[in-house]
Amino acid sequence: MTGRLLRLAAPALPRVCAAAAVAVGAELASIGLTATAAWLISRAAQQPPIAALGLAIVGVRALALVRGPLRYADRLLGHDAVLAAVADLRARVFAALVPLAPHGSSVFRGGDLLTRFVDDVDAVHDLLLRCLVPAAAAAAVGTAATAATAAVLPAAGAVLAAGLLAAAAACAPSALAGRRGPRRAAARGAFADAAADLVRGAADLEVLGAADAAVRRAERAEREATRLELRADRAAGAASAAVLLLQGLTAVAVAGLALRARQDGGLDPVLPAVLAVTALAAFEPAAALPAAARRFGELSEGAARLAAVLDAPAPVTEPPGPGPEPLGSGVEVRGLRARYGPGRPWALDGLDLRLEPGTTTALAGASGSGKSTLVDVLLRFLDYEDGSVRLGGAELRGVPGDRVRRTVAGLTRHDRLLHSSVRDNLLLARPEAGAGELRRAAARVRLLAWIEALPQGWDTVLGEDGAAMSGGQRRRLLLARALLADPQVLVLDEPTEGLDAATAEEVLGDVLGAARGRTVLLVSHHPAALAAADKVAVITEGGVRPAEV
Ligand SMILES: Nc1ncnc2c1ncn2[C@@H]1O[C@H](COP(=O)(O)OP(=O)(O)OP(=O)(O)O)[C@@H](O)[C@H]1O
Repeated sequence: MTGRLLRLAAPALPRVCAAAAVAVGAELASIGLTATAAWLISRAAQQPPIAALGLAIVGVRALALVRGPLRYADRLLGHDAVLAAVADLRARVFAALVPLAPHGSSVFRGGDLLTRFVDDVDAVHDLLLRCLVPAAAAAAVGTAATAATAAVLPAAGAVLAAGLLAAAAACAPSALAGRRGPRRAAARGAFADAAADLVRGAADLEVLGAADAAVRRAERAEREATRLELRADRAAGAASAAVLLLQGLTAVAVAGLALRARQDGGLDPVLPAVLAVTALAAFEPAAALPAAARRFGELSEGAARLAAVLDAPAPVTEPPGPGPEPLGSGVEVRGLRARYGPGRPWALDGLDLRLEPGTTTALAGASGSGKSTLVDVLLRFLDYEDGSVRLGGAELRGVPGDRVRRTVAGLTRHDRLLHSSVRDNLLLARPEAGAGELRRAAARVRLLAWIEALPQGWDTVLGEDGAAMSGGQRRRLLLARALLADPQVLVLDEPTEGLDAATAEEVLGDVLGAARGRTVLLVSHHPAALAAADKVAVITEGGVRPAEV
């Protein structure tokens, strides 16, 4: 699964490799500086002529000077490449989510989906910057330090290599703790869900007296998530301590070997200090490994969760090509069978219905008889398995969803208001609409006076999904948005829901007046809707055949 993450981040890899090369350069400059400075101090203690120190002094200065810019370049290059990769991946995940909505995305829970969209995408950032770059730097510096030490004193080189390998092995438990990520991710997802329920359902919970229980549930989820986090932190902490211990032991062992070699006369007296500090410095990049190992272990879970979103089956199969252009606004439904997933009961089982161009058809039927399902099929939110749906003569499954929704639009059960101004919410339907058109649409749904009386008028922000509005006002604003879209086939699913009888009648009269000449499907039981329609179809309770009444 981590391989999948790498493939997802593939476009950024060349630049990340460049950043890793610069990071290796910075670490090598750092260890070179430490070793040269140690040599300079030890040699200066012997009070040689100043000329004997000249090269080392220049070396110290040069390494100190290049180290800073290299570190800066490493951060700049790495973050630049990785942030671009993360932004690109987030856009791809979002693009994968769009065709899933509304029915395909409902298999993911809201809070959990947000965690995938934010945390799991950030995993790519961590894989590249916190795992691959530190691992490359540690490996390069370790190899270079071991080779240089072995060239001076082979036994010390062997000890340093063993110490570094042991430090790498000490990170394994941390990586394993990271691999237990599924439980942690599930606990975090459960907490995010509980928190989202608390915020969204605050009013209901308060009214039902269930707020305390919900808070306790969220607290339990938070405690479980924290407990699992702590356990993983302890493993990473133990690995850090082990690396630190190995660093000290290796440096002491290298120093001991070097001192013995010097006593035996086989080593320049200046070199034991150089070898000891080189051994210490060789472990510096390894200090980042425990955290990197833990994160690496966690990543496969994040990658799997992202893959679940990217590979989720779309509830609607799009045709391979652009398909035919619907010619006209007549709709003919024959023997339609549709359901919300394989093996699920049929939501529509053999429906026949004809919407004549330019007429209004009211659709009634018992709750659960499939009215909203028909709306979803007409808008290409749901595929149909059998039968045929022809829009302007074109079979619907052969026309891309976007093109269908340019012809068929309206008010559905999935519509939401955005946390944005009244004006922006209406402009979603037609961005080029002028102030006059907005006012006319608002007047038709009897909302104009209310909007203009608001403190900020058209600029009033409506809150999440119209939280600052009554249910009826919210419905009417959505209806105004549907009218502004002005599609050839206007589908209105329960447009008068939440309105009092008199307002419902007025609004319906005006809306149908404005939609004259369009093909309208009006899902409603309202007597005014049934009276105003050219035709009334009823989906009968046990059956599926619309009856003319
Ligand atoms: N998102 C969904 N996932 C699974 N099943 C669904 C979904 N939406 C509706 N159904 C099922 O499909 C069937 C038809 O539902 P639908 O909402 O189309 O009925 P309806 O006639 O619009 O009902 P109502 O008048 O109560 O809105 C019902 O059995 C319902 O349980």
